[in-house]
Amino acid sequence: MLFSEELRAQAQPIMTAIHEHPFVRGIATGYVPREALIFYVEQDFQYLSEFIKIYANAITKLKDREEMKFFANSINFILNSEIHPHHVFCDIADVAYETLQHATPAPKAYLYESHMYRAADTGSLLNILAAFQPCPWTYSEIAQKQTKEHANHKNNPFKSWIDFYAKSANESEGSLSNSVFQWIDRLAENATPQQRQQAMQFFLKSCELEWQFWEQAYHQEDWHFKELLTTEKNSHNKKLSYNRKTTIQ
Ligand SMILES: Cc1ncc(C[n+]2csc(CCO)c2C)c(N)n1
Repeated sequence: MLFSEELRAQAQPIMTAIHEHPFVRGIATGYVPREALIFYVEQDFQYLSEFIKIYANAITKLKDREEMKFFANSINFILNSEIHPHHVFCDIADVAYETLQHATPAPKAYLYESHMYRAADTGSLLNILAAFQPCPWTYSEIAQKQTKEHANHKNNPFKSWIDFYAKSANESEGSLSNSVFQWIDRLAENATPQQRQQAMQFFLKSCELEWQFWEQAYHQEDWHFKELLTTEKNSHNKKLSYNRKTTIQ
């Protein structure tokens, strides 16, 4: 069994829980509470900014230009394309995107970011890829399943979100997710059982943290002593963020 198949097999219970999560089901059925959408975008904006920095840092560990290209393309994707799904959520919640870009990372987002920095700190490319991979993998699984269920019909306000992640999953043979799994397999061939075990743990924890990220947004789980942990600038913007773009009659 290829290592990437083992990773996916081990993560199956987590992937099932993600498919069944009320936030994710809400995307398929067309209704997610407004507060959950706002919290998600606020947290995801912060999370993706850290993601970019960690990818940039990973480039410093590489020698091969093709490998550098992969990380450079991923940074480009996050900066220029990944804002589209955020706009979909903002439009549905009727809130301006700019007002959601100043949040303090909530506990699970902070944990997920820290987990990725920890993977990067090991200096092992296998660990880094294993920790990053649940991010594109779980989203393409969600979008592909919901597309199969025909959840992306024209009356679903989340249609464009589903199509976006289904498209990035299908794009060319080397869809991002598949080519990274192949890369992981090449690296795993030369790894010891202990190194593979460590990479497996990074992968599974990131999968759990993907589930936690949906859960955190759905219940707006935040720091208990938020006032102490939030800067002036953040708390000011937080108040603005809940103003609707348009007035409800
Ligand atoms: C918590 C969280 N996890 C995954 C994604 C989706 N995503 C982020 S970057 C990227 C491609 C580059 O690896 C994809 C598919 C998200 N937005 N937020």
